[in-house]
Amino acid sequence: MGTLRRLLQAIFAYPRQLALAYGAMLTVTALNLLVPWIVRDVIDRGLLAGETRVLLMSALFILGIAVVRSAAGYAMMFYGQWLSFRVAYDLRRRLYEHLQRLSFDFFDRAQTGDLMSRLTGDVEQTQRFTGTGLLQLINVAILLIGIVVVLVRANATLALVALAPLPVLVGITVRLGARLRGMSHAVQERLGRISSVMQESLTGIRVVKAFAREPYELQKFREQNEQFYRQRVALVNTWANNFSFMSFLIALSIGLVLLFGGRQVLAGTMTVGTLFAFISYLSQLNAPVRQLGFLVARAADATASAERIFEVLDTAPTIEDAPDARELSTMRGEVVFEHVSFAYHDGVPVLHDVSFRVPPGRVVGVVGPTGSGKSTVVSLIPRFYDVSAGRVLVDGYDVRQLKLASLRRHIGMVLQDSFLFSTTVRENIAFGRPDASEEEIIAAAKAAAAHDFIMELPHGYETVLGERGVTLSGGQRQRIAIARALLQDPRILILDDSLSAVDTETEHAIRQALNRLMEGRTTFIIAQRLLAVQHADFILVFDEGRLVEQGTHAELLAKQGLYAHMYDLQLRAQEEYAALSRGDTPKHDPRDSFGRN
Ligand SMILES: Nc1ncnc2c1ncn2[C@@H]1O[C@H](COP(=O)(O)OP(=O)(O)OP(=O)(O)O)[C@@H](O)[C@H]1O
Repeated sequence: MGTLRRLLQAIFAYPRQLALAYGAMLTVTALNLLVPWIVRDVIDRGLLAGETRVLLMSALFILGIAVVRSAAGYAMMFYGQWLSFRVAYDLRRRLYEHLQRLSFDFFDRAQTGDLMSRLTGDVEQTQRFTGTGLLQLINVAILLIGIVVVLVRANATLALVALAPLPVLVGITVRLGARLRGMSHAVQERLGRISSVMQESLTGIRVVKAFAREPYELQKFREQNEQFYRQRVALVNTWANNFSFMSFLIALSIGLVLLFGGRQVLAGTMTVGTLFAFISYLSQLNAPVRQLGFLVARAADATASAERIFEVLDTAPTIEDAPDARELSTMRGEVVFEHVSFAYHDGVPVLHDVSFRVPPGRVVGVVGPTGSGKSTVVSLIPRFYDVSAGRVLVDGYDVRQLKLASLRRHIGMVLQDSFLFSTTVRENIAFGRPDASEEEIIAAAKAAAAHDFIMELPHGYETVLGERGVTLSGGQRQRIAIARALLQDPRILILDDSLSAVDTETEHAIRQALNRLMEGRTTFIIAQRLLAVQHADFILVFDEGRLVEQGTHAELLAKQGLYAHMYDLQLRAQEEYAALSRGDTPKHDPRDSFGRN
């Protein structure tokens, strides 16, 4: 009921259009109720009593009714549809705006395909009902009530007979609604799953093809599609069954009226006109009542879909500005971790009691075996997630006390997998600062060693990149992402394994440029290759979520700990490679290169 109420609230946001649509509908219904009454007069007073004036007046009256009814019919259709589209527009907008506000942890769990399906399919389902569907449903209800009133007033006993099947009709409708709603919810959930399967296999199409797993992906899709089809058929079967039964109830009603009313006419206790009016009214119910099953199914679809929409809308962002959050207009770039522990939504601890301090403008290397928590550590600085315990401080402020937008404005990030938008190179670079000048964009591209290859693209900076920037190589994409981060002129620069996708020569060129650019910025460099961080001011070494060592390259080597060991392995691998390419036999047992101790 809550869902339906909220859906109605969305419609009540437009009282003028609502009044016009429902006013028009009431007019149409009232006029429809008048017609059999006029025909009754035509029969009883015109035809049977031979008054031609009644015939003429009635004809004119019915014509007048037809004119007004078509005008009202237009208003009802137009504003009904208008409400449908407007409410859908609002829901889509609210949903999308809310998705933009939701935090990383929501997207870690959500499936893109399912979200897409909520944004499109579910909004569509509610759209079909909120305007015209609901209007028709209420129309049927009013018509039913109107007919009951008119019939009871005309002939109470016959009305009782004629309307005897009515409670059954209402009972069936209510039960049908409840049943269909559950089924509709399952159908929409299934549609969400189909979208997820499709989205994932299309996004990962290169992997699918590389492993020749098309049959498996097809099978996965086929199963979901098949289930969806079956659920839909079951749903239609449920309401179509009721649909026939409702028609049967109306026919039964007409039969009863003919049987009992006919006798009353023969006995002279009722006029032919009244009998005709009775049958007319009941026939008028035929089409709407047959529609009832369909409309109730629509209502069920709509509420089930609205539930899925409200479910997202009711998810509160976990990361939001505190009410008294501070705006950080300038940043020095000091980063402090105080006893930070952290777990993702699954609750598995990923960081344990991590403490370090980076003074402004320093270059920090972050190293450690894969999965040791390096990316997680840096993701806490722009507050992608909140710590489970401890504090992350930027310029002395707990990041939870700062306005998110102002905090993130001063932080430039280049992630492992750089996402580029399917727009021009220029817009991709200027993503964080759409107002940047031509010179600034080119300067950033030059600093990221991207300018030269951009100039070789068919339209230079105006070249439109394909989806996910497929027309570029991994290294080229990475360099555009670096330019994008640099253009933001951040106080804190985070490079998460950003140089792994470029060759050594390009890496050298970028590093030279970065050396200049890193001046005055606090820079975190996450790297697999230790060579990439050996000139850092200091290096943080992580292992299994703990900060196990920190110091300069020389200090860490002297410590003979994890860092020295990792360095030794990498250097040794290089030496061996060089030796092998010279044709020497390896100095060390190559098995040493695997495993840490
Ligand atoms: N979004 C997430 N949700 C749940 N767990 C996650 C998430 N991201 C990472 N993890 C887990 O947290 C741990 C640390 O991952 P993290 O990516 O920080 O390591 P890393 O040192 O950066 O690894 P790599 O060098 O391979 O990038 C891993 O066990 C990983 O499975």
